[in-house]
Amino acid sequence: EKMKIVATARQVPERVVTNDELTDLMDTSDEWIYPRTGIHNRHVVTDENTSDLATSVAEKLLAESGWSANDLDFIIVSTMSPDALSPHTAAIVQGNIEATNAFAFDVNAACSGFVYGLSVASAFLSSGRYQKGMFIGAEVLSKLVDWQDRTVSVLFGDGAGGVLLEKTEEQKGLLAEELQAYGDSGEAILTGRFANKNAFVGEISPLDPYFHQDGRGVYSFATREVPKVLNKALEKAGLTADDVDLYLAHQANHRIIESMAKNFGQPMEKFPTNMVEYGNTSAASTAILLDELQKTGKIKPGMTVAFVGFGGGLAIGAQIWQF
Ligand SMILES: O=C(O)C1CCN(c2ccc(-c3cc(CO)ccc3Cl)cn2)CC1
Repeated sequence: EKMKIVATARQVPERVVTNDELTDLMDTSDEWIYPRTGIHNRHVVTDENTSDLATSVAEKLLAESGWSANDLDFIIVSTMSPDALSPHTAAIVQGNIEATNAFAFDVNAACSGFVYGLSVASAFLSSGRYQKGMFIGAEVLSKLVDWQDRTVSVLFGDGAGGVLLEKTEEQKGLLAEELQAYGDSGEAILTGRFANKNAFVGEISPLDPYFHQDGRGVYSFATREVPKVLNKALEKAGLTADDVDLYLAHQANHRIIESMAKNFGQPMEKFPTNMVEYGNTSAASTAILLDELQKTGKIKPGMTVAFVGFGGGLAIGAQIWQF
C-alpha cells in the first residue's frame, strides 16, 4: 500500500491544568495521580471546541505541506467528543478551511480512533479512487468528564493532531494492520450517554453523560489483548518486534506502555510517551505524539513505525507503517 505521511501537526489548548491544581478541586494529589498514570499535566479548552482544535491542525498541515485546501479529496476527523452530532466535526473543518473539493466525515473508535481513522483514510487511497487526504484526531474530553469524580477526571485532556496522506510511487506506506472489537466488554468505558426518551413512553434509559471506567478491567484488557493484536499485525507484515523502530501507542497510562515494552522485550526508548504533559487525549494522543517526534527529527526516512490504539468499545488496533 504505497502512500506517505506528507505532513504532521498538532494543536493543544493553551490552558494547562496541573495535578496540584486538581488537588484544589477534588480530593486527589500528585502523589496519587503521577505514580499510577504518568500524568502531571493536561491541557483544557477555555473557549475552543473540538472543531476549533481540528481546524488549527488543518491550517498547520496545509501551511507545512504547501498544499492548498482545494487539493484535498477528503477530510476525516476521528473523535469521541464532536462539537455536535450535526454538523459533524469534519464538515465544520471542511467549511472553515474552504476545502471545496473535499468530502468530510467523522469516525468514532474512542481511544483506538487514531489507528481506525488512519486505516479508513489509507483505505481510500489504496482504493485508487482518491489521491490526497487529511486525517485528524481531535478531542475535548473535558466536556465529557465529571470534574467532581476524581477517579476519571484526572486522567483525561483536550487536544488534536493530524496528518496529510498522499499516494506515492516510493516504497513506503502501510505494511499491515489488525483491528479488533470486543463489544461484550463495552461497559468498561462509558461516556456521552444521553437520555433515551420520547413523548409516548417517557424516559427509557437513565441520563448520565459522564465518563465512567473500570480502570482495572481496562488495564488488564489492554495488557492482555494488545500484544496479541500487535503480533498479528507484525506477522502480516512479515516483521518481528525487533524490526520496529518506534511504537507509538495510545497515551492512556504509562504503566500500560511499560508493560507492553516488557512484553515485547523492547527498550522503553522505542515507546516514547507524552501523557505526562497531556493526559489521555483519546483519538488525538497518538497524533500529538507523532507530530512532536516529527518536529524533533525523531521520525527518520526508512523507519518502521507501529501505531497502537486501545480503549472504548472496547476496541483495539495496530498498524505497521514504513516511513
Ligand atoms: O486507579 C488506578 O490505580 C489506575 C488509574 C489509571 N488506570 C487506567 C486504566 C485504563 C485506562 C484507559 C482508559 C481509556 C479510556 O480512554 C482507554 C485505555 C486505557 Cl488503558 C487509563 N487508566 C488504571 C487504574
